[in-house]
Amino acid sequence: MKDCILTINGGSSSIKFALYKSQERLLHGEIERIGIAGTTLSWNKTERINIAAKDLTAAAEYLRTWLEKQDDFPAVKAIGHRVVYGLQHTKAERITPQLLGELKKSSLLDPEHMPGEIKLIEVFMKLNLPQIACFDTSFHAGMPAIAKLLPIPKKYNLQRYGFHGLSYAYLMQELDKDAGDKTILAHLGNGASLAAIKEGKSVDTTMGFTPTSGLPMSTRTGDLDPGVAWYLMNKEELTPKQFNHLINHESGLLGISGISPDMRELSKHTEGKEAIAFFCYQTRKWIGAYAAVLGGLDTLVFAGGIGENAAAVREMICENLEFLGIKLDKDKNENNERLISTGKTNVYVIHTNEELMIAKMVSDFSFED
Ligand SMILES: Nc1ncnc2c1ncn2[C@@H]1O[C@H](COP(=O)(O)OP(=O)(O)O)[C@@H](O)[C@H]1O
Ligand SMILES: CC(=O)OP(=O)(O)O
Ligand SMILES: [Mg+2]
Repeated sequence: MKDCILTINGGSSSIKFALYKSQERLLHGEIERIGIAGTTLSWNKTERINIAAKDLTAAAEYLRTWLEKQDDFPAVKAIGHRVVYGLQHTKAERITPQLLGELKKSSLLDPEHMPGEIKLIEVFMKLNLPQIACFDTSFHAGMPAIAKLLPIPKKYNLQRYGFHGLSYAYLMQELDKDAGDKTILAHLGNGASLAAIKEGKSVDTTMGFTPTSGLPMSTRTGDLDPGVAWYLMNKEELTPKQFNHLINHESGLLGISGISPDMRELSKHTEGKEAIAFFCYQTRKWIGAYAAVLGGLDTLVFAGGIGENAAAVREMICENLEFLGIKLDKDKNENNERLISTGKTNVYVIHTNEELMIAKMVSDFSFED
């Protein structure tokens, strides 16, 4: 009986995958360092092999062939893909040639995620299984009109969308009754964003038209004075492509420190201090801004690779936030416990699970045809 769902979460240099039977995860893993030396495939946290994959297509093809050899693979009935940019789509959708064509047209909007995600859909199409697109943007589709505005002439027809929606949907589900009416979710990973949640619904989020905006990230700038674009394009004669590379791959924690995009590395070096301090300062500023949007704060959640593991970063972010009722318990914070606060505002650490959210979304479809 075919009763398993394969989930694919493609990033710019990694592909995360998992195989679910109902809520049970049978297999999970990741291909990392795609396109650079030392590409590896690891699974179930115990196994790791080196593989040859010069680009994302080669890595995806390797993964498809490898998955086909796994014991549980014949039970796969459908594949769910994380798709970062969903434009006006408000829920997960079956991938048809028409939807794929639409996604291809939106590639230019997010050159960091969309071309890779489209390639993954195409490579896995060869398995002849139904494929479902699960959009990061859907979670924010109901944001108030004012939070979707971009302050440029209306004729360009651009708006803010917001991302990390699969992670946020999982966190809200996991919080369940612990979520207060006024909640801030902080997804702090390679990409980082905050969402302001009022009575269970997203009312604002720091990423906007692209996932480059909002908080500073591993290699992305986050919000940047727009005048910098004009100045650098003239002074350094940067092309649009070079500028896009600068703001997405050379900036953020890597740009400020000059040594690494990874919080773990930065915390070992004195040159990393300024970048960490900037990341925490900006995150604290946005928490203050969203408390103003929400009219107070009941719940703050940390998630993502940084949010789940870096106690010192959480502590630094929460400095000076006593006025919002935020007070961390030092031991609980250092042990990455679920509830890490003692003040009136509850602060949680929750391991996010975008893959489980994708599997759940796919399981809502019927595949009779
Ligand atoms: N133990 C840790 N301490 C501090 N930072 C960590 C730790 N583990 C992971 N990270 C940070 O998390 C980031 C990856 O987060 P993750 O959510 O897995 O990203 P993504 O899914 O976007 O690839 C790394 O770049 C690193 O900065
Ligand atoms: C939307 C986004 O930035 O995703 P990631 O953090 O996986 O790059
Ligand atoms: Mg991620």
